[in-house]
Amino acid sequence: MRIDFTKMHGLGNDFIVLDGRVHALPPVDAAFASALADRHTGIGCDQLIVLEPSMDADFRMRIFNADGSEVEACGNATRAVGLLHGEPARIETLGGLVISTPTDGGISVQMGKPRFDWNAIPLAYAMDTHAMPVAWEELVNPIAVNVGNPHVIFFVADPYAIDMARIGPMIETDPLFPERINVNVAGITARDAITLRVWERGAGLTRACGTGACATAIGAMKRGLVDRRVTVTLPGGPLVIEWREDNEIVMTGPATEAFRGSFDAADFGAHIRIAI
Ligand SMILES: N[C@@H](CCC[C@H](N)C(=O)O)C(=O)O
Repeated sequence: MRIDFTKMHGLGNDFIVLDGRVHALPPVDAAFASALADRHTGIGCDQLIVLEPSMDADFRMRIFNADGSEVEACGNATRAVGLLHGEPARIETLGGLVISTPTDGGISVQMGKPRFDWNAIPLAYAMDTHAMPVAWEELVNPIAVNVGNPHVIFFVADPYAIDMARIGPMIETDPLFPERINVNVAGITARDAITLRVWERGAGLTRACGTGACATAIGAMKRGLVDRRVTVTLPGGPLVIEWREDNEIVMTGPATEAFRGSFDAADFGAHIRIAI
């Protein structure tokens, strides 16, 4: 069974997109997703994105991290599939409904409303998520925000001075976070500017994380460090994040189609049922 794919990225956070709205796909499970995502033996990506028909929206977007885990939200992939769709789209995700709109600056996405309760992050036990009384080495007193998926944010003087490859996985897998966590280290450079690096749950250090930019901007706004519209600059480039008066988060930035191709599903261990 041959499967068409589109390779896309948002600021270098890269995706394999499979469009199940137009082609039959084999069942996508963790093993198939991680085999495709492998950069040595697969096609390679940070996230596998699967589009399916939806009863409640224009289509459904499923998101698999490179380790195969299926998750609730992906900001950069939402812009990428928004570009692919070519017109405004209401997109169903495990994290809720998101709305993408093509704009002059790329694609704008209404990402939903942030959540701050400890059990909505989720954390393992009750805690003030605005200034968490926890530390991992020099990373102290983070804020936790759920923007469809879970994030913890540390404000530091220089995000590039943090050894994320070492400390990121320690925090990601700490028992405080029963569903693991995306780890953000951010520096405030002006009332409207943040520098950010993200260790992504299930994918590691990526060039950009859209939900990380949203969660970090909201965390900084909640602490009064920045205004309600801010540019978040990641290693792959900038995103503009706005926290509207109606509590909706809006992310705007570019998306890119890199190339199209096809592969044989059996090469990646897809379990294809043959009807007889
Ligand atoms: N790269 C994404 C986030 C992908 C999911 C994340 N790793 C998670 O496990 O929640 C983005 O652009 O938001």
